[in-house]
Amino acid sequence: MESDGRMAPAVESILAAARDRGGGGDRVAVEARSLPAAFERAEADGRVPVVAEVKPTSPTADGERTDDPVELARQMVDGGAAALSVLTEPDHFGGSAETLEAVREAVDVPVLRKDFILHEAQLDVVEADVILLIVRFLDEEGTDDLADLLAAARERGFQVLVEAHTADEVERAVDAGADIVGVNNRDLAKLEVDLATFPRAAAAAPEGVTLIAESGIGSPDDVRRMRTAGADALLVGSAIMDHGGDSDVTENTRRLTAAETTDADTQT
Ligand SMILES: O=C(O)c1ccccc1NCC(=O)[C@H](O)[C@H](O)COP(=O)(O)O
Repeated sequence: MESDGRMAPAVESILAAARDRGGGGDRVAVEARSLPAAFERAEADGRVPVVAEVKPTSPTADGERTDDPVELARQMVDGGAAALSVLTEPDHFGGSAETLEAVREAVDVPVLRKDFILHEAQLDVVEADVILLIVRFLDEEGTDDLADLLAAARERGFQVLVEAHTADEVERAVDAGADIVGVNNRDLAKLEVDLATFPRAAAAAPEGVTLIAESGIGSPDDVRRMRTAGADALLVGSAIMDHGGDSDVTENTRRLTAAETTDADTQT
């Protein structure tokens, strides 16, 4: 948070919209595709485990990518993505539950639902293999308790990626029962990215936790830096989506998934 405890205006707006959004209808029961198994498969055939994100736009993006998200998702898998992340937040990221449903139908890798979930009812919107819970937005007045929400998600069959930004938040995630922890290099208070965040915060995670480095990863060098710091996998949106342009999403993904098998001197 900023020194006065507030978030960046765009994030305040995202949270206000999330508070207003209701839940779904019927309780979801999902048979999830295993995320750790997908990472192991990628490692076994020499790909860096990358969760590629279908993110049409965002508060920090230079523009919007309007291509068919299902086609983009297929291209990401063709580029070696071990799993996908699909934004379902509609107001600031151009996402929808329908898009996630269509993507999950079209691919056979695990799909993460990327949204800002504050209440148990918001779990019952759409089936996904993994859902995201963000430490700094939970355990506060007007939101659910992280440990309760994590248990409620697992009861529905979801795997849970718990997102942290600091070592203290990593500890809170683990104390709440998380076994998959993401460290977001983007500070959601200021919307600034610093790749030194992951190495600093991830050091607080005990053995056995699956660690995902999130945000700001743009080059094979960045991939190697995160992996050296202990990342089991990476979550990448903007560098693959190329919001301002129309570059080849398969190639953008492959450049990162192949980062440990290509010559470090010839790729940056
Ligand atoms: O991406 C944003 O602009 C953003 C703004 C406000 C809150 C969250 C935001 N992003 C959420 C994410 O975690 C990223 O989409 C994800 O880690 C991928 O990041 P990147 O590769 O930098 O697009």
